Amino acid sequence: MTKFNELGVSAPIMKALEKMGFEEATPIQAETIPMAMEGNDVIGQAQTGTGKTAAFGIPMINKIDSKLKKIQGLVVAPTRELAIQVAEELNRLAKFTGVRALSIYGGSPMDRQIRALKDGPQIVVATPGRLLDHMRRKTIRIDAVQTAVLDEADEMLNMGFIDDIKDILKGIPSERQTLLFSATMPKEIRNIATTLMKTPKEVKVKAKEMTVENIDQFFVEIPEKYKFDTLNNHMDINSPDLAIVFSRTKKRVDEITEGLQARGYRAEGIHGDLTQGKRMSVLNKFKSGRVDVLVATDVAARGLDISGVTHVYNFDIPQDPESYVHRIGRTGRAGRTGEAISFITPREIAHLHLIEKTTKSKMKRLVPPSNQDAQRGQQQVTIDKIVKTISGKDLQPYQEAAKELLEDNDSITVIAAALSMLTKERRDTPVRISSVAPISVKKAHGSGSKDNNRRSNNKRVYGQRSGGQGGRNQGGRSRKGNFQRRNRDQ
Ligand SMILES: Nc1ncnc2c1ncn2[C@@H]1O[C@H](COP(=O)(O)OP(=O)(O)OP(=O)(O)O)[C@@H](O)[C@H]1O
Ligand SMILES: [Mg+2]
Repeated sequence: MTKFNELGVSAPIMKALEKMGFEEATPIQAETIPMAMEGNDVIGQAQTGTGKTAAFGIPMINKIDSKLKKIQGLVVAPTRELAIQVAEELNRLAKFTGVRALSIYGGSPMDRQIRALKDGPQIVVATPGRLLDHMRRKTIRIDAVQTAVLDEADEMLNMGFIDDIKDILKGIPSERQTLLFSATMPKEIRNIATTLMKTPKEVKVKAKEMTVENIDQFFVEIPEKYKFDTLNNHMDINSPDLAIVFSRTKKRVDEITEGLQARGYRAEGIHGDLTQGKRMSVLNKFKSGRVDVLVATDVAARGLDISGVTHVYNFDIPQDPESYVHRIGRTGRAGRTGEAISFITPREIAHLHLIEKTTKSKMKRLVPPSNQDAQRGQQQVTIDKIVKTISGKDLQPYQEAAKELLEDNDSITVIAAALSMLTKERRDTPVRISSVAPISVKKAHGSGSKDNNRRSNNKRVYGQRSGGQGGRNQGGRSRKGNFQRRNRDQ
């Protein structure tokens, strides 16, 4: 166990860490903070929810001259919500240092950002598109940047973002320090990464699995048309505090959201077609518990740190194993436990095995819960509440009324009536979700030696057939294709 003061962290940052309740450094922090403080370029890979933000944030803030009102640290992140969150965490860490972080991202007014940039923040956390916009308009100066960070580095160096990242890095002095962090780092991307860095030190926190062990992973084999009811039933039985349901397309996110609302859940959707204002308000409602179920595309898969997420559902299994790792990593963060449940159609079983192989973890098979199980599950929620009330509350004021009630009715009937009143009524409003083609895995041909086999795994071909609802035929996509242009703003 490493204490932060053993890592050479400055006193004002130590004070902030204390205030944040960080007692010990996590393994990735213990390993990378000293390395980065020595000035090295670092590639840091560690599981989701293990504190990578502070792992790059602390050395970056530590190095900044707070008196100089110039941008000295630049963090690039793939989504707007993540940029905001990272800036918030950096501001917490920098609270007593005089250093300020500002987030700039698309979908929010340029002029306001320009004014905020003129205030002289020393750190900017940005999404690539908006940052380039500011660079082209010369409304941002990044020529004093000493530390550049790519959070979710493998995503940022993916074909969807790589050109933007190269353009951004060209605007920063070459003597910069570059830090790359992610929970996943496929070899192809790592190779690209090293070309942008100066003899980077690579840290990969030793873990048997790519996923966190305190996330219980399950799968349900289920035909497409039963997915929605299965989701309902599972949620009724397990009554998640907060759940995230990931789906493959924006359309399905909307449909699942509407379906859940029709069935009486407090659900909201988030994806790239919504206005930034709506995205923010949905996320804030979810964070504050005014919404219990967040239905999302992969736009919410990476980096978001929302405490209290107990369940992640993959309503649709993701295309690539890395995405699986990030999605399920929205639960089980900072040592907490969580459950991940993936719905796999019978034709996607091979894909499930590919994910298991890549992540080196196993998903346990779950039998799809029946409506009856769900009903019983809902009743159990009420029973649990009653039992808790029996032990925790002064019931004296109710006893007289209870006695009277029992004079005219037998006890079982009275309790059954109370249960029925207190139990969330199951609605069976019909819900139809438009279909989507299964993800299939085709093995690449021609492999000889074991080594070849291993390499050919990286070249597996993913074919995605057109969806039932006149969906676009995306054709076969190579494994490399998975690292290619994915929807930048899903
Ligand atoms: N040393 C620490 N002690 C206690 N809590 C910590 C520590 N470091 C970070 N945390 C908290 O752990 C949570 C997860 O941290 P963070 O979001 O940085 O994880 P991450 O590794 O970046 O995950 P992801 O791969 O999903 O982006 C945050 O709430 C953060 O404040
Ligand atoms: Mg992170």
